[in-house]
Amino acid sequence: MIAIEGGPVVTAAAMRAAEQAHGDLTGLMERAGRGVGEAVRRLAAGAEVLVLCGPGNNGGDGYVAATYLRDMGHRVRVACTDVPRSDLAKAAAARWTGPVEPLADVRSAAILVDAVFGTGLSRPLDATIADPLRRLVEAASLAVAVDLPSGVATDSGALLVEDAPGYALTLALGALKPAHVLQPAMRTMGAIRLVPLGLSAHDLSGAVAMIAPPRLAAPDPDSHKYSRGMVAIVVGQMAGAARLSAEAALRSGAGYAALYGDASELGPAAIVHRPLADMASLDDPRIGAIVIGPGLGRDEAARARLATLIAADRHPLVVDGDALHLLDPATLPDRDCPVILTPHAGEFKAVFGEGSGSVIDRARDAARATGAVVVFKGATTVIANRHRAIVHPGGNSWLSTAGTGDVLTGAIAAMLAGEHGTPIEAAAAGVWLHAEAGRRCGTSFIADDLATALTLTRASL
Ligand SMILES: NC(=O)C1=CN([C@@H]2O[C@H](COP(=O)(O)OP(=O)(O)OC[C@H]3O[C@@H](n4cnc5c(N)ncnc54)[C@H](O)[C@@H]3O)[C@@H](O)[C@H]2O)[C@@H](O)CC1
Ligand SMILES: Nc1ncnc2c1ncn2[C@@H]1O[C@H](COP(=O)(O)OP(=O)(O)O)[C@@H](O)[C@H]1O
Ligand SMILES: [K+]
Repeated sequence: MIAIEGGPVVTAAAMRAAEQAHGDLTGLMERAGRGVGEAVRRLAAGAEVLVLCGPGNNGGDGYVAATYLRDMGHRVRVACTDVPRSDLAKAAAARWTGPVEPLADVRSAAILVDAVFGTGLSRPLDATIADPLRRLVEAASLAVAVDLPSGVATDSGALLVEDAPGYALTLALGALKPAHVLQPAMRTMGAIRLVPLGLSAHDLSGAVAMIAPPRLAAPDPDSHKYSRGMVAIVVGQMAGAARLSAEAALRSGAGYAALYGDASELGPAAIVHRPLADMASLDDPRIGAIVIGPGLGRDEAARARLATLIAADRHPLVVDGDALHLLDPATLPDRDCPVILTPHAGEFKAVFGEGSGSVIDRARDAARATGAVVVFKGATTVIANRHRAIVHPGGNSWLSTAGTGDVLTGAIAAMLAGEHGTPIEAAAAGVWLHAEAGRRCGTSFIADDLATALTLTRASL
């Protein structure tokens, strides 16, 4: 079992292709089953294990794991939902010489290993499987899912079972799948760990990866406030939102944050206040990123300001909040300067419509259509450009409080203005800092606390 930061996130079809490219399918199942067996043996501490096996290769992994546990002298029973149907599963089942109980009335055990369905689940579970599975998972003191909890759709993260039970541990085989990073599937999985199978990084190198902590250097010895990144924020109707973005930008490492417009003088004294007589005041060549949207309002003045910034194409832009409702996405592909869009689900729908597929698919489609970096915020946040996507699986649901999106916008703008990597890398760095600050804040914090926490979060890197 190893950690999963930065690793690929691979669809069921891509996983099958990587498995075929590897060639030694029996060897892969052996590693998978043994990896599960080793993990379960450590955690079971001698308690009886019940392995539930399905008809496909997920079931095959279960038979291998059960055989390994038995060979290690562990108490283990096997129950099945169906006879093995794939050749690999038949071969694995043939090596399990103990009894195989039918699922319906099998006695529960302290340790439950669910090897019923993995990436091959193709339809909702019948009650004949779902009911005993739920009973056995709930009766166990530790339930472990092999690859995925049975009942989870691999590529969408949807639940194909009612009242899905919760597992303590999910052992992803070979690579993470989308369901390991998407809700609602993720909330049923408990801790998620990877069992490496030796598949080549090349075969797995899909376009989607888990986020990893950014590498952010301290300012150069000869740095000055402008070289650290100057962030300009356009103020609209709700100045508090813009102030949160400005403070977050400074605490994420920007050297200078200026509010353009009437924001009153509240907030940290370090924030510079400038009038916004006309948009020409935003022509300052030292500006590294302009934020427009937090608290902007949706009136004609706001619309005109956004249109002017997009048409000017003078600075990298971070477009959030109200500005997303005013944005014509067709104006984006022609720009030279990078644009980062940070919609939550409602804003995403307003700009791009419903879309189809998972949030990963939808973010990628939006990025392809606009050429912008799209940060699709939510419980899972997806950062996508035309070529790839980075996924942050969330963590602290206390982030669901007003103003935390404004803080994120400021953090991303600081990374963009400070030139911390390419625009997608800068956006991912901002998402990581924001989520880590949220983790540090704990419970029932407010957006101001989150902005404050960015200083120590940045210091932790
Ligand atoms: N991709 C890889 O690199 C590896 C995959 N392995 C395992 O193989 C699994 C995928 O195996 P399979 O493709 O055989 O798929 P599964 O074992 O997940 O399930 C497929 C079987 O279940 C049946 N089925 C699907 N949905 C059903 C439903 N709702 N009710 C009843 N029956 C249903 C199908 O008809 C088929 O027989 C992975 O999750 C993983 O556990 C490992 O053995 C080793 C390596
Ligand atoms: N349930 C949740 N779990 C994890 N993160 C969340 C959750 N809900 C919201 N967030 C995060 O909090 C932020 C909220 O942003 P947004 O909806 O724009 O709020 P606001 O407009 O009030 O600033 C986003 O970064 C989002 O990813
Ligand atoms: K499973």
